[in-house]
Amino acid sequence: MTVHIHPSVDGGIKQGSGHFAGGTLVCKCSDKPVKVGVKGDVAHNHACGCTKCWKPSGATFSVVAVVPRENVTVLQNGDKLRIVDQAATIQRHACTGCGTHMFGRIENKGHAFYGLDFIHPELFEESGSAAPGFAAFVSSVIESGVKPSDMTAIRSRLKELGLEPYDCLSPALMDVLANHVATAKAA
Ligand SMILES: N[C@@H](CCC(=O)N[C@@H](CS)C(=O)NCC(=O)O)C(=O)O
Ligand SMILES: [Zn+2]
Ligand SMILES: [Zn+2]
Repeated sequence: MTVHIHPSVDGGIKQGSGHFAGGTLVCKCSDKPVKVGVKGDVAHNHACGCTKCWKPSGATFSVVAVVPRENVTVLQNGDKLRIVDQAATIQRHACTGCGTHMFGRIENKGHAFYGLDFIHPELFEESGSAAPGFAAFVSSVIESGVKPSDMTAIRSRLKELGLEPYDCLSPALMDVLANHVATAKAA
């Protein structure tokens, strides 16, 4: 079986330049594309198998990273953006023309990841942003229709690519979330 993870990683992980200064995210519309400016490089780039993160056509996983929210600016055709689910923790601002999620924002100031926006680096016009380093919510791809019997091959391929598979976030990020809860409880 040929395992397709995401077009940007299926040919091997392309490492970042290490000095990406930022760029412009562009949606898939041929007419009046939405453009979003991002200052600086991305962090915690990873493949996500959850049903909520945007994936390009045919992809099993999303590739998603974070940047400080103050580094994100809508540059063009922002009138086409709508929030996919107002009730979600991550409010994903999607293009109503093509469906591409341009950025996801956490508005809950009490959340551990408040202050970070979620973006899809493949939408950068420029190359060189930091590469994905792990795979999150891997088991969740079953919720999108992947057969449970394909999971062994999918996890093997992720490992081969250097994207260690986890069924929630990476241990480092889970520790950040748990410590945030512990600190809030102690206060
Ligand atoms: N199994 C669920 C997992 C969804 C989930 O928890 N996604 C994570 C990773 S993106 C999250 O933090 N979601 C918050 C949100 O979507 O607002 C699914 O696939 O829909
Ligand atoms: Zn669009
Ligand atoms: Zn996700």
